[in-house]
Amino acid sequence: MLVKDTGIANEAPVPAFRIAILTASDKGSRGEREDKSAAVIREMVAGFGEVVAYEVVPDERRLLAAKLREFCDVVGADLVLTTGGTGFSPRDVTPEATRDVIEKEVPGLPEAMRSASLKLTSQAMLSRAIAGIRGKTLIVNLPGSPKGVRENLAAILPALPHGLAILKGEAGECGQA
Ligand SMILES: Nc1ncnc2c1ncn2[C@@H]1O[C@H](COP(=O)(O)OP(=O)(O)OP(=O)(O)O)[C@@H](O)[C@H]1O
Ligand SMILES: Nc1nc2c(c(=O)[nH]1)N[C@H]1C(S)=C(S)[C@@H](COP(=O)(O)O)O[C@H]1N2
Repeated sequence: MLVKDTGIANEAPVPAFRIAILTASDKGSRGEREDKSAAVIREMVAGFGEVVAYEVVPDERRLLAAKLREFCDVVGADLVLTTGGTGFSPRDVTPEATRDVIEKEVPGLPEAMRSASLKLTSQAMLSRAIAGIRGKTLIVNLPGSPKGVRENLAAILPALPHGLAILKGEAGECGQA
């Protein structure tokens, strides 16, 4: 695990980044389906951070935006990963809720996810996922299915620690971290 060196002998290492997971799912929020996608996220981020907040919310734009603000401003997450609600269904509003709260868009992350995913499935072009920055928090939309989560997150994971470190003011220029 990537950890911060506290510099104090015998002190337990602290995980590098605080990560929040927000699952957008009508079925999940009603308890009609187990949220397997959050479990995939937990497994994949275990190497560079700890999950400090997790919630399953119905596909409602205002609820999702409110929860994203809470995870950024109150919880103080370094990274918020959403899953679900990025497709064409009338109830899919996760990108819109994300756009409601971000201050800067980060197009390279969804570009990388769709580029990598298109090599696996042509349906990748149906994802409307976006990513952006609110304060010191990076928000990234992932698809809903566990398979989609795994494939998309794998595409951006190598770049995340450096990006998050810059956001936290803990990294030098690109190439130096
Ligand atoms: N959080 C999740 N956990 C497990 N499987 C999921 C999850 N989200 C989506 N899936 C799987 O991916 C398929 C397509 O996802 P989609 O977002 O269209 O789900 P949905 O069931 O139509 O909607 P909702 O999750 O909002 O109720 C689902 O039918 C399900 O098999
Ligand atoms: N890598 C990858 N990307 C993927 C998928 C997938 O299985 N693998 N599913 C696609 C599908 S079928 C849809 S509809 C969109 C949006 O998914 P969502 O509505 O569950 O968020 O993500 C797409 N991106």
